[in-house]
Amino acid sequence: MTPTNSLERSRQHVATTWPTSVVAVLGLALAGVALLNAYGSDYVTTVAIGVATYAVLGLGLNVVMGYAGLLDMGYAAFFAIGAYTSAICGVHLGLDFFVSIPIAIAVTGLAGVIIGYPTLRLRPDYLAIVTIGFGELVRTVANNWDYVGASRGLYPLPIPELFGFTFHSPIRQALLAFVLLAVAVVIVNRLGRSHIGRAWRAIRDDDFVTESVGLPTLRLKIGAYVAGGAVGALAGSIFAARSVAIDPTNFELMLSVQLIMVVVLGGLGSTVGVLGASLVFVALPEVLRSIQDYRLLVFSVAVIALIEIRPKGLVPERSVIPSAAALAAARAKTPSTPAPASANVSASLKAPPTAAPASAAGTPTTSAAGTPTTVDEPPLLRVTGVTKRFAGLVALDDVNLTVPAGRIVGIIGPNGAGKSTLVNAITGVHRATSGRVELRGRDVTRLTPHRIARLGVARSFQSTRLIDQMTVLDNVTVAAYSTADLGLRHALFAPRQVRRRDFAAAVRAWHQLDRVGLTDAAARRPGELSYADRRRVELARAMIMEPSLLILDEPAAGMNPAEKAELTRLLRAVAATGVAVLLIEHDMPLVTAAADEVVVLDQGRVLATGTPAEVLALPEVIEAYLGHRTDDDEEPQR
Ligand SMILES: Nc1ncnc2c1ncn2[C@@H]1O[C@H](COP(=O)(O)OP(=O)(O)OP(=O)(O)O)[C@@H](O)[C@H]1O
Repeated sequence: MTPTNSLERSRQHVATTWPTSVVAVLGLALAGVALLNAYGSDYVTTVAIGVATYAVLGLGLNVVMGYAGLLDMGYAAFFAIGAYTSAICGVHLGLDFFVSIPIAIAVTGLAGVIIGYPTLRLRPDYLAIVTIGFGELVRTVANNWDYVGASRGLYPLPIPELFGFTFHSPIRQALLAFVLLAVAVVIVNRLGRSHIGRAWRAIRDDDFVTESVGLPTLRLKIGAYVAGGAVGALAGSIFAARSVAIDPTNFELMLSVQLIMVVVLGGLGSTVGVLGASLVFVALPEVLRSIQDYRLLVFSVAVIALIEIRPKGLVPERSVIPSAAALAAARAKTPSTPAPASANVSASLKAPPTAAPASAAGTPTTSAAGTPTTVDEPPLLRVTGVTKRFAGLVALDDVNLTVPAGRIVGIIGPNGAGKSTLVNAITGVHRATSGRVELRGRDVTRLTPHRIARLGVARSFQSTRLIDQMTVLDNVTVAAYSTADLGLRHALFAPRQVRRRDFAAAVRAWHQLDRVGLTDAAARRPGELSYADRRRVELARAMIMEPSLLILDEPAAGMNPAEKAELTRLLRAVAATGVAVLLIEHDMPLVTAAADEVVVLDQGRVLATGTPAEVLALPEVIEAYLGHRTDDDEEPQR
């Protein structure tokens, strides 16, 4: 069996435990209504509608907060906009309830874009404050706007009707609420299980890394905010459908706080958890009505007990990747793994668009394939006169550098020389104060990190940055999405296609892990790996992006000599496919063995450029760099 088949099987096994099929979820909802009809009183049915409304709200907030990690303290605003829009459609415009639902969703989505675009760039604490303001703003507008009845509220709301079937009784309203809850479950699960859901989780856990692997984090955050808001609008419509009147007291700040508790206590990102927590939050106080005086006390104790007993939530989020056992089984069933790391590099790294490497100096050169090439094509990377100042400190001072395709250029220099700042200026993390960075002649100086990544620049970090909440396999898989279509439409309406593509991404990640010898660790968390292995995962993550420029910041740190030799072979093999490599390294033997050219930085300036042998023989380099050795460095280098 090929790795593809075994992985796909293990993923399908996991998939069966997650209900995204409309029929299955709708069936469960209808069964619930049938039970209520058979055994529930009007009172119980009304409580059940409250649970369903809360659950839809919780599911919507789960997209925003559970999936994407955005602390929205004013989520009740979406509920209010949805409910008021639905009510206005019925009371003032005479529109049918079922026509009002898409209008409510559209209006709420628009509000989400308008509020989300400027605010989702903010730090999480500021985001919390702004969203509180948004929630209060919506409530205050409703409280003072005569058109919606101001503080008196809007009434009487028409009873929904569909082809003559009126939703006037509690059980019929329960039918409507449960069906809409089923719709929300399907939407939220499909989003959560798609590549977008995984990208959201990556943002939640480390948005800096997510951006650096080519995912448009701002757009994805806005997507989560709007999608979550739209689900909140659905809850608003349910609320309007079962109410005689709505007024601003229905949408107070406390509701937003309670919903956050539902999502956190249910289990961030967990659909089943949110459903369970909604039941606890709405039904438990009703059950405790008989002990009126102690009701809140008992409820509070129950909530504290829940936090103590299940700190990750009632039903913690389940991984939607193969389990460790499934992966191990997949590996065991794979009779022949692909060829060892260094041998199959060229199979999956695409050749860069430039047919052959151009020389840094502009003179004729020889491509990795040995074909002579001419000078006119721009080098893959050209850094011209880049200066970066941090307040009064000049971290980079008029740096010039070129890296042709298929070449490995090493950057060396003492601590504080500006090496990492240079990487950050090239990758868009820091904007150069002056100067220009070009990729194949295109000016990328002012582009965001994800755009630069999408142009074929992959990097590793000086201190490894992996997403510890995700498995090793998922850490690599996420970077494969840098070339994926991240529109919501596919995730919602073509779940099978999305799943197939996801299988393909996971299999590519599997192969990349094989290249660095880490398939055994695929289902483990990065925190369980050695430092050297974490570096390898970063390398696999960079390579799955099929870069044309690979930037590695001290990739050999923590590796033993054999691992360094393997890394050198891997880098040479990668460069042989036409990839330009920028190698920041303190390890001189490795730089000497791997690099075609070395650039020495000192105090932000280029001190020398040449072959490793030339550069390391220069007295000023020995003085500036080797003279400043730290205890961490290698033995004295020649
Ligand atoms: N975000 C920042 N704000 C202020 N100063 C910074 C920032 N980043 C780097 N610097 C400063 O810029 C200078 C260059 O730092 P940089 O990290 O680029 O050096 P380096 O060559 O990578 O050093 P090392 O080998 O120790 O990582 C240092 O003086 C550092 O303190």
